Amino acid sequence: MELWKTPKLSLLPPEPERAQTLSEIGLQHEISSSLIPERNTRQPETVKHKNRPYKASDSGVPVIDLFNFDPQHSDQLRYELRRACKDWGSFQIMNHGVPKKLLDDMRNAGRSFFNDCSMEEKRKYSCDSNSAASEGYGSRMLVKDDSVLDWRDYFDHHTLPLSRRNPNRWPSFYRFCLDVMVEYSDHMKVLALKLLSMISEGLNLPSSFIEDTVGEIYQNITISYYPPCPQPDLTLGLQSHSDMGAITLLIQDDVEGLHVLKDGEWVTVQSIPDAIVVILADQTEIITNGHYRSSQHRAVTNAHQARLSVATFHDPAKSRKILPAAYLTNENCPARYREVVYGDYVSSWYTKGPEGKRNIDALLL
Ligand SMILES: O=C(O)CCC(=O)C(=O)O
Ligand SMILES: [Fe+2]
Repeated sequence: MELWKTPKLSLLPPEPERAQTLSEIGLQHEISSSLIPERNTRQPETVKHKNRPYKASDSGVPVIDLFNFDPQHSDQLRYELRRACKDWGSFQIMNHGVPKKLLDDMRNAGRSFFNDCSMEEKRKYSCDSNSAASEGYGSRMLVKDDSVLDWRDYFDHHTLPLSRRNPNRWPSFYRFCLDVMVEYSDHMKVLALKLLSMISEGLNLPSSFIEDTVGEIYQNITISYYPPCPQPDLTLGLQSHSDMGAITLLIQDDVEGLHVLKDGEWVTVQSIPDAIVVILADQTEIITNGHYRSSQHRAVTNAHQARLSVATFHDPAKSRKILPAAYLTNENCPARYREVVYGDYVSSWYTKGPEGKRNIDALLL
């Protein structure tokens, strides 16, 4: 019996686009096949392809101690960041200066939205599904109709610049913990800029080089919720992609599921409670002329536990022109990417879909 193809209306999900609803319906039925809709089904090779778990040895995603940016450790730090940016494009940081309690408060705010609010309440915050990156509660990253759907729901908050921030669009219980969102946004911006400055220095660029090229920071905070999936081998929580902006700072809970691609293999990012995962995004790859690569990553699901992550994206303004640093190009090492207006990059990303690094690859000269 195939749950998702039977005409029995009582079994059909009332709102098929919400992963959480699909999860609740699918897990209620002990049926051996087709527990998830075709729209969410991927080829098994896509899901499991060359996956290997993290190893405690040096072959895992680097974990870098920032020593709270103590100047005594600056040289060592620049070196470690440079290595991680070149070899991986993603890494975890410890002793970053963001209080552990704030990270927990943020995770709890996310959990209370997805676990404690009824679907009816959640739907009051639904984003506009016809517009890319619209603020609020949603499920699909793409506006396209024919793409395979991710097994993920999310809440996207527009947090910076302040002119975009409208807490009235955020869940009403945030009124009581609005300061958590605000404090988190501030901490993440400060941390992102400190990292961008050390990352610039690692390439002998002036420390404010990437920040100056990116200009005013546009920050979004997206809480992703991946409900348990009855057939995790046939879905992805989030398809393979690289982030489109400059730098992403991500926290996850104790359920692992984030994979980064390294030398053709998917490597699980180990869950470390007070670590922050740093993911270099496409504009940083362009600005550094490919010296630092944006990290290709994806999220997988599992059959038993919901997973929550909070990603804070730091992007240029849509009107900003992004191009490889003149410091890093010369006759022997010409620019590898075409100049792009960031808004055009975003439109193309949403129109074509991410699929690995196809959007940045389209700019290669
Ligand atoms: O949930 C995760 O771990 C990944 C989220 C992510 O990559 C994104 O939102 O762009
Ligand atoms: Fe991402």
